[in-house]
Amino acid sequence: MLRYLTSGESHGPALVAIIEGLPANLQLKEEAINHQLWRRQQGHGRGYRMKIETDQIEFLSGVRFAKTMGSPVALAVYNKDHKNWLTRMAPTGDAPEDLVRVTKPRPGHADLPGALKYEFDDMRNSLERASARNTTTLVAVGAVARQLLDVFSISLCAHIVQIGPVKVNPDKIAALSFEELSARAESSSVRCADPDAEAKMIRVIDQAKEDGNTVGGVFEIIATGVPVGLGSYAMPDRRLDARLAGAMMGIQAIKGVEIGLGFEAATLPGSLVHDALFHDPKRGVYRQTNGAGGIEGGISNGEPIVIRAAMKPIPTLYKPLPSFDLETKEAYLAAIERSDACAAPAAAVIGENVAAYVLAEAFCEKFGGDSIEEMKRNVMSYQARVAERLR
Ligand SMILES: Cc1cc2nc3c(=O)[nH]c(=O)nc-3n(C[C@H](O)[C@H](O)[C@H](O)COP(=O)(O)O)c2cc1C
Ligand SMILES: C=C(O[C@@H]1CC(C(=O)O)=C[C@@H](OP(=O)(O)O)[C@H]1O)C(=O)O
Repeated sequence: MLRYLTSGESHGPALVAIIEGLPANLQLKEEAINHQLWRRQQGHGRGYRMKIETDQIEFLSGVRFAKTMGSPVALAVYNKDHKNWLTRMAPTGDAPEDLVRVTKPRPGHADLPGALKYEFDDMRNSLERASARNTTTLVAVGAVARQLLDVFSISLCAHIVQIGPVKVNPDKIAALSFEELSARAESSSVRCADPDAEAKMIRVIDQAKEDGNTVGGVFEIIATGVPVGLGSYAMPDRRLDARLAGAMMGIQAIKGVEIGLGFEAATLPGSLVHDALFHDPKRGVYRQTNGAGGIEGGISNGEPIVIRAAMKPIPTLYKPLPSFDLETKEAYLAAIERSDACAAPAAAVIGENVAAYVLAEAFCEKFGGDSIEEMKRNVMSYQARVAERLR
């Protein structure tokens, strides 16, 4: 069983993660993990914090000569910004007398519900962990997981399909191969593979910034090479679609998830939603469409997995919304923290790595194995049986 835990505050000393259940002898390349962390830091609309940080992992345990040992893998990412918060975010000692507390909650952030739930009089205690800063370790964990997926030729890419009201032209996207889509998204400052929409998206983000406002967006993740059989209908919490959707909703500011046709499926007749099955002596069994987004009955069906997630606009507004002071109950404008204007391109990278983790977890369940060699043998015999049945 693959599992992980993360810990760390936005302006604390470090972010850490422990991953347990990886097979032994899996090659883990530090630079591949750092590359995913770099991707997460990109995107038009990100704020000043991204100029301060250059996220890099340090392996602490569980890896020897760049290979897993079957023991828990621990890693850390140090916050460069912590040096500017030494007194305000000191893990030990007393709070300084002149500490400025956060008492004017930002609508849409965790400030108020967090302070009420945990009985804080300084909302910094809520926002520090609620902050999407800790998606750094989510991505690091996903980047470790995708090195397992790499061994079995499972690839993922994420691209932006909407920023604010601007949407990509779906026909243009459908005309691209997985490789073309991935390459175009990678070279776009908003991760958008449709150049016309990209230009408009950049303008929408700049306008929001100029207005002291923020914008959200929608990203799509595609995973190819996923074998048939991950997940199960046996119990709701084993369904691959439920697990992917839950994982996406686990990312800060994600408010909606679709698999395959998603909400559109509710508007179309069954004949246009479900993917007909054909057989050809050369190709075996095949489909011509993928409305199911690669999952039927909570089980991967061998087609590319397609997930879309909607991100709300960032809650911190430089032109803040009305709020109040939790101590005095007087009306005030919400607190302003240094902030991003749009982080949907970054959220796309986070989603991609989080999806990689979920797929790796389901993969480990299906194929087991204490070593990567044992897992390869299990995969080979299973794949041979599946191919035989579809021939
Ligand atoms: C990559 C990323 C960057 C974010 N940056 C900010 C930010 O700079 N300022 C902010 O107020 N919220 C930001 N958010 C959103 C908040 O973290 C999120 O809205 C908050 O934790 C409340 O959680 P909820 O939106 O899921 O209810 C960001 C989210 C993501 C995924
Ligand atoms: C630090 C990151 O994102 C942060 C997420 C975030 C929030 O409230 O979620 C607030 C901002 O942090 P700061 O107040 O330090 O500028 C973002 O920059 C990051 O993604 O690495």
